[in-house]
Amino acid sequence: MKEFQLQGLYAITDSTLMPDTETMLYQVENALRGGASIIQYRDKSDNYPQRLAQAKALADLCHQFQRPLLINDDIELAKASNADGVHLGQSDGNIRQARDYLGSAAIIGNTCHSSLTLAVKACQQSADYVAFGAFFRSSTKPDATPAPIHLLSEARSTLPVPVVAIGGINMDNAGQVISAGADMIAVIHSLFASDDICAQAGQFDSLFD
Ligand SMILES: Cc1ncc(COP(=O)(O)OP(=O)(O)O)c(N)n1
Ligand SMILES: Cc1ncsc1CCOP(=O)(O)O
Ligand SMILES: [Mg+2]
Repeated sequence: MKEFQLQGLYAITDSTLMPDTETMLYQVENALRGGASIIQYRDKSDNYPQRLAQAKALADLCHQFQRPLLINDDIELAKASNADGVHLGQSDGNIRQARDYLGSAAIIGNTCHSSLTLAVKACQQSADYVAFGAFFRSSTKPDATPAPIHLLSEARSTLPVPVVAIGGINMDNAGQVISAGADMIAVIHSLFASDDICAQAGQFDSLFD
């Protein structure tokens, strides 16, 4: 039995919007106060000491709110920082190896772009959720593979795990992906570039009531 519920607002950190550790922790705390269900630490730098320190600090913060921290791309960092799991893209490593390394309680997510075939494979390999997108134009990742919204209803009705929608999600379009079947909405820019991150997280969270 997994410890955390995989539903609601999935907030992902951004090293441009959060240029230092203090800012990152302040912004993530506001997202958690507003109701974010899951946090992902996404940092593409090669500064391992900083990545480890930030991931550990985020894990402590998330656990104060009884929320899980997932690490993007990096299973070793997930284990070293006491995070609750990892998010792997198609080129970020093998799901079964991640499961062996992190254990049965870990949350493992997988990017499936716009492919149900990849999602079925991810489930067979023990993924706890699958992510599709980008559903809308993303300023954070402009080159992300586009995905059609109808994919979400097919995914929801055929897959045994929760479904995440990502890519350019904001308050004007979040309702569309949730109505179509998304169990979680993964958001960077429209959450963390907001003037009031706590209130913005609360608005996203209220869509799941
Ligand atoms: C929840 C969630 N969904 C998708 C992604 C994208 O993962 P990936 O394709 O590996 O791309 P990067 O984020 O590593 O650039 C994600 N991180 N989180
Ligand atoms: C990591 C990622 N993968 C597909 S789109 C995306 C970025 C999502 O960020 P935003 O919510 O700012 O579009
Ligand atoms: Mg990745």
